[in-house]
Parts: sequence; C-alpha cells; structure tokens
Amino acid sequence: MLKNSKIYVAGHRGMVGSAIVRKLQNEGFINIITRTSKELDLRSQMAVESFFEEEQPEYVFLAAAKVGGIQANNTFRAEFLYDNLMMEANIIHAAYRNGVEKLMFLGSSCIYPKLAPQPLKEEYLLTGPLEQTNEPYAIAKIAGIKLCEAYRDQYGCNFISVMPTNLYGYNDNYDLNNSHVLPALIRKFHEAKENGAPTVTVWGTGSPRREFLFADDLADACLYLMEHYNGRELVNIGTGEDITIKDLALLVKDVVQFEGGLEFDTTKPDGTPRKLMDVYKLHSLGYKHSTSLEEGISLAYADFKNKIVEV
Ligand SMILES: NC(=O)c1ccc[n+]([C@@H]2O[C@H](COP(=O)([O-])OP(=O)(O)OC[C@H]3O[C@@H](n4cnc5c(N)ncnc54)[C@H](OP(=O)(O)O)[C@@H]3O)[C@@H](O)[C@H]2O)c1
Ligand SMILES: C[C@@H]1O[C@H](OP(=O)(O)OP(=O)(O)OC[C@H]2O[C@@H](n3cnc4c(=O)[nH]c(N)nc43)[C@H](O)[C@@H]2O)[C@@H](O)[C@H](O)[C@@H]1O
Repeated sequence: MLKNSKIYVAGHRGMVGSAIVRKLQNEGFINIITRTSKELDLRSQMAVESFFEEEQPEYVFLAAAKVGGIQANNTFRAEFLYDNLMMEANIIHAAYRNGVEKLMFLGSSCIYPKLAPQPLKEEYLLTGPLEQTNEPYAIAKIAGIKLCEAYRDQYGCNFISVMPTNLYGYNDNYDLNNSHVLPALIRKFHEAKENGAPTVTVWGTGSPRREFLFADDLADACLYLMEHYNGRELVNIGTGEDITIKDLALLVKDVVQFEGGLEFDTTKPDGTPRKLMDVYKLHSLGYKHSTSLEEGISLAYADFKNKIVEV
C-alpha cells in the first residue's frame, strides 16, 4: 500500500476498525475512506455496489460485522447469520467487480470445531462440529473465508482471510448483555467497587480457557499481513497463551482493585472449553504481539473510565 492508496475500512467505528484507522493514520496513510452504518448499510447490495463504483477503493479492511459475546450470539442467532452473510457477500463481490487490489476479511476463532485439538491450527477448519452458542456467526464467518478462497480461485482476486482470537481494548462494547467476557468483567468489577457490592457474578463455571489479544496489536498484525501476506490459506492472529475465565476474573479484580469476592452463575453457558490459536504461521510470517494481558487490561480499564466520564 502506498501512503496515498485509497483504503476503505469497513466498520471504522468499531473496536477493531477504529484501531485499524488509528494505525493507518499513525503510519502516514492519507487516503482512508469510511462510512457509518447509517450512511451505508452493508446489508444492502445496491448501496454497497453504488459505494464501490463511486469510491473505487484500492484496499479494503473488512472489519464490519454483527459482533457480540456468547449470550448475544445465542440470542440473536438469525441476525448473526444473516447480517454477517450479507455484509461480507456484498463487500467481497463489489470488491471483485470494482477491481480492488487487495481485501482482508476478518473471521474469528469460533470458526474451529468445538473440541478440536489445541492449539488450533488453520487446517482444523471444517473437521468437526461447531460450538452451538455461536454456530450461526461461525457459519457466516466460514462462508466469508470460502468466498475469499473462491474469488481467488475463479477470478484471481487477492483476498486474504485472518482469524483473530478474542479481542479487547479501546472502544470496546461494555453492554453487559451483548459484550464479550473481558469488557463485561471490567465493567462489573468497576461498578461493584463503586457501589460497595460484596461480590461480582461471573457467568458459567469459570473453567473454560480463553486467549485475549489487545485490539491495537490486532490492527498492527492486520497492516503487517496486508503488506506481506498474499496467500490463500487462513492466518490465525493471537498471542498463543490462554487463561481460565476464573483466573481472568481474578486478574481484572486486581487491576480494578475490587476487594469483594466472586460468584459463579452456572445457569449461563460456558461455551467452547478452549480455543487457543496456533500462531506458528503468524510468527513465521514475521509478526508477534507486544501488549501483555496485564498491561492491556489496565489500558482498557483506563479507556472504560474515560468513557463513563464522557457520558
Ligand atoms: N471483538 C472480538 O472479540 C472479535 C474477535 C474475533 C474477531 N472479531 C472480528 O473483528 C471484526 C470487528 O469486530 P469489533 O469487535 O470491532 O466489532 P464492533 O466493535 O461491534 O464493530 C462492528 C462494526 O461493524 C459495523 N456494522 C455492523 N453492522 C453494520 C451494517 N449493517 N452496516 C454497516 N456497518 C455495520 C458497525 O458500524 P457502526 O458503528 O457505524 O454502526 C461497527 O463499527 C468483526 O469482523 C469481528 O467478527 C472480533
Ligand atoms: C471471539 C468471540 O468469541 C465468542 O465466544 P466466547 O469466547 O465464548 O464469548 P464470551 O462472551 O467472551 O465468553 C467467554 C467465556 O466467558 C464467560 N463469562 C463469564 N462472565 C461473563 C460475562 O459477564 N459476560 C460474557 N460475555 N461472558 C462471560 C462465558 O460464560 C464464556 O465461558 C463468540 O461468541 C464470538 O462470536 C466471537 O467469536
């Protein structure tokens, strides 16, 4: 990408999209185009085609999606399947029709089978049944991967797919019903501390393991791979380290300096027991994350506190 290349970041207001825009700006890219979902509903094929015909982007980061944690995925199953299918199909097809130089599709670690061997290698895709709570979302993401592969095979498009692990960071979603675990715990511990509550409720048993990558590190990896990777195969993006939900909760408790206890609500689902990414390919391509979980949680917590002050 040249500094004046026309780069479209779909989903620029989201946690990942905003991190990618921040990284592009910091690297001196001066021709970044964006649209909010109100300006451009990516589920509309006509609107997406008109946008691409008019703007003719050269590079596309496809970071727009219907995104949420385990409860949101399990509640809004139709929306997670339909919205994500429509957005990716419209953008990928319009990118092909308008001769986009290169497109990056963002999938997710939930595409891998629920009980696949750990750590998850890219070739484990479609080798077993998926986790039920986020199967619609995972199916949509797998369809996005297959679209990129098929457009490469049939039309020679340079469309690449990357699979991020669980993410957190600036501009995260802190809605307790729809968010992922880490932002939810940050908010719960903060509010418990402020309100003098004796305990914080953690969903599930606390025994599942999860891997967490700081969103700005993901953005770094996305730019690195957009510049250096042109392959057909998936690339996992993660830290290669995971932690139990219970130990994560204790870590957040310490960062927030909450002095009460934990309670576990086992009426809530645990989801996949473990989904640790094998990051050998990413590392062999020359990229490794830089933000530790402890440091990242402190940064995310500071951002959360700034946001509630803003409100
Ligand atoms: N967060 C994670 O833990 C995680 C983990 C793995 C992979 N990912 C992937 O990373 C990408 C970004 O995730 P995120 O956490 O940044 O999500 P996010 O914060 O919820 O942002 C999603 C973005 O998508 C846009 N969007 C949603 N529906 C749209 C529509 N119908 N038309 C146009 N834009 C629409 C939203 O735009 P507006 O703000 O303008 O409405 C928003 O900016 C997604 O592909 C997700 O699957 C996320
Ligand atoms: C990367 C993302 O992974 C997601 O799966 P997944 O990690 O289970 O999604 P999370 O919602 O982050 O849940 C991870 C684990 O944390 C537990 N957990 C504990 N307390 C909480 C809480 O207060 N809120 C939430 N949300 N969880 C909590 C939850 O039960 C589950 O075992 C997929 O649903 C997404 O689609 C995406 O793929």
